[in-house]
Amino acid sequence: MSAAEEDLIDYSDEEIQPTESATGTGATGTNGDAKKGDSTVTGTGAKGSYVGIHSTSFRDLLLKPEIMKAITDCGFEHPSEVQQNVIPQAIVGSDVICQAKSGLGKTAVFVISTLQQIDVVPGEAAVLVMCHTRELAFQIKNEFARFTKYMPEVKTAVFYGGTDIKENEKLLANKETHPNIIVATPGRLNALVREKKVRLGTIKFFVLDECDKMLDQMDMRRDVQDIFRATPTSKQVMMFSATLSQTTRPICRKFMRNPLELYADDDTKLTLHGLQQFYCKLAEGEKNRRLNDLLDELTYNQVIIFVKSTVRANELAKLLLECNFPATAVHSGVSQEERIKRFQDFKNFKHRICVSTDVFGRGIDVERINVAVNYDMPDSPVSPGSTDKDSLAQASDTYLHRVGRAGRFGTKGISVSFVSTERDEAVLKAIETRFEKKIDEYKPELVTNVMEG
Ligand SMILES: Nc1ncnc2c1ncn2[C@@H]1O[C@H](COP(=O)(O)OP(=O)(O)OP(=O)(O)O)[C@@H](O)[C@H]1O
Repeated sequence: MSAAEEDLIDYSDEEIQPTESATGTGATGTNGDAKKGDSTVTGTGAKGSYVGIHSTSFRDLLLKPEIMKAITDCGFEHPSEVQQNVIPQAIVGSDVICQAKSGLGKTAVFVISTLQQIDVVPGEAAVLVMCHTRELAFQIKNEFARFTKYMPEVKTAVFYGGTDIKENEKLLANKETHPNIIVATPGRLNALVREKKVRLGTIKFFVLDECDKMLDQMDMRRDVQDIFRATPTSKQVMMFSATLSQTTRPICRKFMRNPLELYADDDTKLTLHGLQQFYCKLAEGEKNRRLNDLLDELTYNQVIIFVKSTVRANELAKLLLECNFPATAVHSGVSQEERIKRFQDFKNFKHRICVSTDVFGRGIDVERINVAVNYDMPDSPVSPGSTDKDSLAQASDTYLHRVGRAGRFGTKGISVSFVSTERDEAVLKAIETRFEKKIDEYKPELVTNVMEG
C-alpha cells in the first residue's frame, strides 16, 4: 500500500474489522496480583484504593498557577478518582497504564500532567498524543486549548487523515507555527514521519488514548510502533482506556518502563452508576416505529443513536428529519470537513439527536447527551485466531464505551438497546454476565428523571 493510500485509512470506520480480543476480569500489575475490592494501582508506589471524590483538591496537586487558573475556568472543583490516583505520579514522570470508567476525566490526566512538565522550546514538539478517530483527536486538541489558556507560548496542532497534508507540512516547516504539542491519528502522522515532514526526536511525552483499540487493531498498532520508534528512547509513556483486557496489558507494558498501572479490579466496576440501562426486544422492521415512540416518551437533552453502517446512519437520520426530529449523522461516509462541522454543531447543541456509527463509540464527550440508543446492537465478527467468546467480549467492550456517551462525569443518563436477533440476545447476555448488571426490559414507567444531575 502506498503512503498516500495508507493515509486514507480511517480506523474508526465500521467497515474495518477490529482484531481486538478483550477478555478477562480482575487485575494484575507489574508488581503483583490485584487486591480484591479496590481499584488496583501498582508500579512506582501509588496506593491502590479509590479515594472519596472530594478528599483531595486540585490545589494539593501543586500545579503551575497558569494550569490552576485554567482548571478553575473549566469549572472543575475537585479532581475525580482517576485524576487523584494518577496525576501525582504522572507529573513526576512515571509511565502510566490507566483503566478507568468512561467519562470520569482521563483526558485531563494526561493534558494536565504533560502541561505541568513541558518545557517549551519554540519549533520543537515535546508532547505527542494519539487516538483512534479524527473527531476524538479534534476534541483532545480542544482540551489542550482549554488548559493552555494561560500558557500562550504553548502551540498545539492536530493532524488527521481526510484533510490536506500540505497544510500540516506547512505548519511543521515554519518555526513560528510549529507545534509543541501534536495530537494525531496514527495514519496521518505516520505518513508525515515517512515523508520526513515531522521531527519527533524532541518528544518527551508519548500518550495513547483508547490504547486498547489502537494496539489491538493490527494496522493501527503497526503505525503506532513505527511512530514510537521515531521518538527518543527516553520519554514518558502514558496509555488510557476504559477497557484494558488481560491480553492488551502486556502489549502496553512493552512500551514502558516500570509503569504505574491502574485497573478496575473487575469488570463490574466499569458500569456507570448514573446510567439506567434497558433493552427492547423487537423485530428489525419495528425499530423505526419504536425509536419514534422512545423519542416522544423520553425527556432528553441530547441523544446519540448507534447503528452498524454508514448507509443505515444516513437513512435513519433522514427518516428522523422527515419526522421532524432535529437529527444529524456523523460517520465516515461524509467528507472530513463536514464530519467535524457536524460534530461541532452537535456539541454546540445545534442538533439534539446524532445518528452515528462506532466513529462516536469511544472517547467522544458531549456533555448534554443523556440518552444513548443502540439501534443496532454492537457486534464483532469472529476474526482468524479468535473465538466466539473473544468476539462477545469485544462486543461488550463496544457496548460499554457506547453507553458511556450518556451519563458523563457522574450525571444521569439512560441507554436503550434494540435486540432483534438471537445474536443480539447473546451479546446482551454476555454484557449482563460480564458486568454483573441486570439490564431491564424498557418500560417508560421504569425510567427515572434523567434531566437532573
Ligand atoms: N475534575 C473534574 N471536574 C469536573 N468535570 C470534569 C473533571 N474532569 C473531567 N471533567 C469533565 O468530564 C467529562 C468527561 O471527561 P473525559 O472525556 O476526559 O472522560 P474519559 O475518562 O476520557 O472518558 P472516555 O473513557 O469515555 O473517553 C468532560 O466533559 C470533562 O471536561
